[in-house]
Amino acid sequence: MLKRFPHYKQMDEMDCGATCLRILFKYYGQIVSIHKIRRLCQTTKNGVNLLGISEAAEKLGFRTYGVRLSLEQLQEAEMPCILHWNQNHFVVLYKIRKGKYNISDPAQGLITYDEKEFVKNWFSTKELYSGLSLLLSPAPNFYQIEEDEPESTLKWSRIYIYFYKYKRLFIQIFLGMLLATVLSLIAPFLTQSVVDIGINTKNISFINLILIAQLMLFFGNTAVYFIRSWIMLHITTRVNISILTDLLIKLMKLPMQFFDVKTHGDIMQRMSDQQRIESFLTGNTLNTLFSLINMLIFGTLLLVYNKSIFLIFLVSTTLYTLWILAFMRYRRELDHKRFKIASENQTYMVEMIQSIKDIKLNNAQKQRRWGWEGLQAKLFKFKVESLALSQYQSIGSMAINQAKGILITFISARAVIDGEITLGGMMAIQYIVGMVSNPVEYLLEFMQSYQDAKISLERLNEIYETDEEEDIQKSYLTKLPDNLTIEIRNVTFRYFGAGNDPIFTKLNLTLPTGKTTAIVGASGSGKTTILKLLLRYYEPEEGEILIGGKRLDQIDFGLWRDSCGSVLQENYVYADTIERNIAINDEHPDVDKLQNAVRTANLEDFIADEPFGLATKIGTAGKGISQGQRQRLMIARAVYKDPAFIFLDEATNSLDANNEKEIVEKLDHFFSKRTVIVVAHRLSTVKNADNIVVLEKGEIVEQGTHQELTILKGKYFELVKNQLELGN
Ligand SMILES: Nc1ncnc2c1ncn2[C@@H]1O[C@H](COP(=O)(O)OP(=O)(O)OP(=O)(O)O)[C@@H](O)[C@H]1O
Repeated sequence: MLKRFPHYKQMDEMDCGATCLRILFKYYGQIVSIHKIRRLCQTTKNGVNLLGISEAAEKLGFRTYGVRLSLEQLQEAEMPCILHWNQNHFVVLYKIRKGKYNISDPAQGLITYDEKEFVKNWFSTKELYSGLSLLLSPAPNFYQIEEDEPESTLKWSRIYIYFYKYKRLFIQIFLGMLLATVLSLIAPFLTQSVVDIGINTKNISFINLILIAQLMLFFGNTAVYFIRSWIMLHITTRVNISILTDLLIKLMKLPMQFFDVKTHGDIMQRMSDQQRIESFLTGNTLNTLFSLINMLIFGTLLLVYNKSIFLIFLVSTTLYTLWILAFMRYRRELDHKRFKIASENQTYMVEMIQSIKDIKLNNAQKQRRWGWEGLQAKLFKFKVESLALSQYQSIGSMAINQAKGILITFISARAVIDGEITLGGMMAIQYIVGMVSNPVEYLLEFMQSYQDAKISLERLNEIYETDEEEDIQKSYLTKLPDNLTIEIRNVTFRYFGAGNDPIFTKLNLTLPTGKTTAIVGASGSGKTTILKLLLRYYEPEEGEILIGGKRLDQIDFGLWRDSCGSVLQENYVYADTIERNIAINDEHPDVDKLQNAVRTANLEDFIADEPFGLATKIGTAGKGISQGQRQRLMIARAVYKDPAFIFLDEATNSLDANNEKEIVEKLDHFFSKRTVIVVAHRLSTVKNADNIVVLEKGEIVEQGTHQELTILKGKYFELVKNQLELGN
């Protein structure tokens, strides 16, 4: 039998490039995990480019060749190869025969296109008559690269653990449901006896008795149902909170870079998706279990009552199940689409709310709203597709059900006419058929919701499988070295994303303890990046950063971040009191430390003017603050921490000259015995530094004191010349 060309489904729209490579590895008989490929491809928020795929492929043992080909040239190319598709996607082309193009598309599956359709998708522009392709062939070392363990993407055990401690409650629910099942088993006999005994013998008190029994049955069932719902609410709420808490803990442990490459909407959607797992486990699993028991019991009962009706039931149920299963693949595709649109929608919404003032200011309401409406149109189209799919599904299933009902009524009515069964018997059969049909519906609902939960679990697993910034296997230093001098040695660094050039190549810099080092340079020269490397946002690609001779990557993350006070452009003001905004990780702020921080940051007047003082609410929860006040607040936050290392990135550029002068003087005192790095454009901020480092395009071009560098009349002088003339 011919082997099908491999295919994997992409996790999200950004994943197509990495998934194409995974398909190729499978084709050449190698198993490489998608996480590894993703990392090597440097997949970012915008997905991956051809260069990224090519770099990853080469690292993993392929020889690659990225070219623009015409259709004729493509016929001669080595298959399979990767094609740039519709300008926004990648697919694998694996065969061309008789004008038919066979493609393994990570978004859709194995598809065959005719030439016209193929060209429409592949050609970059109609005029060019060519498209981009990446030709790949295994290099000699391809099979020497170690195979990864087959991926264990599904980890139900991770979820079951949450339910384990509620096992006693589950046992109670189980017993209750068992009782309800046994009670409902009596119902058809009651119906039959009302007709056959009560009516036939005209015995009204017997009928009354049976009806009372039926009423009791109803009460019993309802009570079981109510209690079950309460217990379930109890379990689901707790499990939900536990799962989300753990997810938050995991998220907070992920490297900063993870948040560079994931959108808000993506993360939020993943978190809300987990509810599908929980509802599947709590609702559907139990229901299905009892449905199965019900089906067995009532199925046997039906077999006893009438064999031909049982046979009809069996055939129709099989048909019904096959019909529903046929739609599973399309449901999965739709769900991927739903996730993509929903997360885009969420990102857009969050961004719109965050930037609403800017939107108004630029009179861009219409454009932004149209953007949102465009997304809604996409959402509508998706809903139309979903509805169409579910309607197709229900037309078929309803038709099967109806046919079954009519056939069964016909056969049982004939049996009553022929005197084979009594009228009561017929009613009992109808009841039983109803009871076996319900479980079938449940079972199918179960399959669909299993599918949903499985997809959600795969998405959650992507977060769980991402390496945390701290390696738990490694032991880190939990005490800082005595000497707090920072040395940057031969550091090369580039931002994540294929095609990015290094920001630094073999950078060397010493930042002595007890001294203030200022970094100056034109915009984009890499000043902030140095601070981010020191704050461990990112790891250097090569070289090392040493703290008192110890490698920075050997120091415990918590210890390091506790030891660093930073004022960065992106620091956040929380919708909370001033006090909580200063003592951000202190449950019970220390009054003396708070006062010292307020004094150093020159915030005393600001706070004294507020009726509630330090308890005044600021940010979106209260009073708006000015940029200068915001900066002073951030300085107070850094001072309150009382850290050994201080990193200031344009920390005083919004302050007036007087305020800045006062703060700089107060900070001077605070800086003593600490390692301080200041990034600034303003001469007034840097001129008192012990060492000024001038950065140009990631290279250190000058360093020295203000006096030394001014006399030198080099780059520093050029940078601050205007400010010198102003007499700063
Ligand atoms: N997350 C990122 N991904 C890719 N490139 C980035 C990222 N952040 C910064 N860069 C690039 O790195 C270079 C250095 O940026 P950096 O922020 O360090 O400059 P800077 O000297 O602090 O500039 P400024 O004075 O304007 O703040 C810039 O070219 C910038 O475009």
